[in-house]
Amino acid sequence: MTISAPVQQRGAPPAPGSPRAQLEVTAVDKIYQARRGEVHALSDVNLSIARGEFISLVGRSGCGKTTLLRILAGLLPPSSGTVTADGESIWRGGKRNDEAFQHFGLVFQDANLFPWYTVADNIALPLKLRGVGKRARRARAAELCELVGLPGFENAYPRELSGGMRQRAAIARALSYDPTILLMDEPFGALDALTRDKMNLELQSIHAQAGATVVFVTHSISEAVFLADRVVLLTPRPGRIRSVTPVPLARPRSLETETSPEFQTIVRELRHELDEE
Ligand SMILES: Nc1ncnc2c1ncn2[C@@H]1O[C@H](COP(=O)(O)OP(=O)(O)OP(=O)(O)O)[C@@H](O)[C@H]1O
Repeated sequence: MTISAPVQQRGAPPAPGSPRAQLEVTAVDKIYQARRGEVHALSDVNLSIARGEFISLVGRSGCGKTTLLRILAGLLPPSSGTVTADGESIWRGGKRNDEAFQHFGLVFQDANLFPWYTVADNIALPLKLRGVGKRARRARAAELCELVGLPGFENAYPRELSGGMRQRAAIARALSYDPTILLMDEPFGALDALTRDKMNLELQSIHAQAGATVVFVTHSISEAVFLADRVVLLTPRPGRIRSVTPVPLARPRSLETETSPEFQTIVRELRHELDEE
């Protein structure tokens, strides 16, 4: 079913072009050329994301969340429309503007660590690729291990870590070069509920300390609300923005936040909207 309802903007997002807007998505469409014909994945997506803002992206399976994130990450060109980061277009005529991606960090559901590298070497790999010396890399890896709750694991190998610890290492790696924009695609999707709660708390404090703008894809409405300043809900394919819901809950949020009536109301309304799709 294609929904063409007007976008509900329940809050004051940064105005397009305003200095508050770090990431701007304008009229983005994505059509995949598949063997069985065209797949219209995204339609007329418009979104302005403020510096330091935490955006959660939710919607039914197959609605285009990963597609949008991959376009933002420079892994996939949009069929039409523009995406700018700090005013710089990240796609130019189907070509990636590598300059604009210097400050992006990516984290996916699979931590994708190199098994033959230690945790510290995995974390510092982007720095090595940028020509940073060994001593500085070591220092930064130790600092990041501390930040993501892996102190003392610098010399461990990925096989010695739990799933949650591997994801922490992946987050540390994405933070190694101080990204201003962090794009996360269901990073905790494969973790058990308790570990996921813990990771959400930690991500919140990492976000507060690192100050990066975050776009976070998740299937979990409560996770989306817990983490976000605004929750963006996409319609089923082709994905359009159905609503943008601000989450005006005080920070830092704790697990008790989830039992508050305000939290539960937002979650209930978003679930209701999702059910209407
Ligand atoms: N490379 C591709 N070629 C053709 N169609 C694709 C391709 N990648 C994704 N699609 C289709 O585009 C639509 C959006 O996919 P996408 O992975 O972005 O959705 P999603 O919301 O992230 O899904 P999920 O929540 O299940 O991960 C789906 O219908 C999918 O089948």
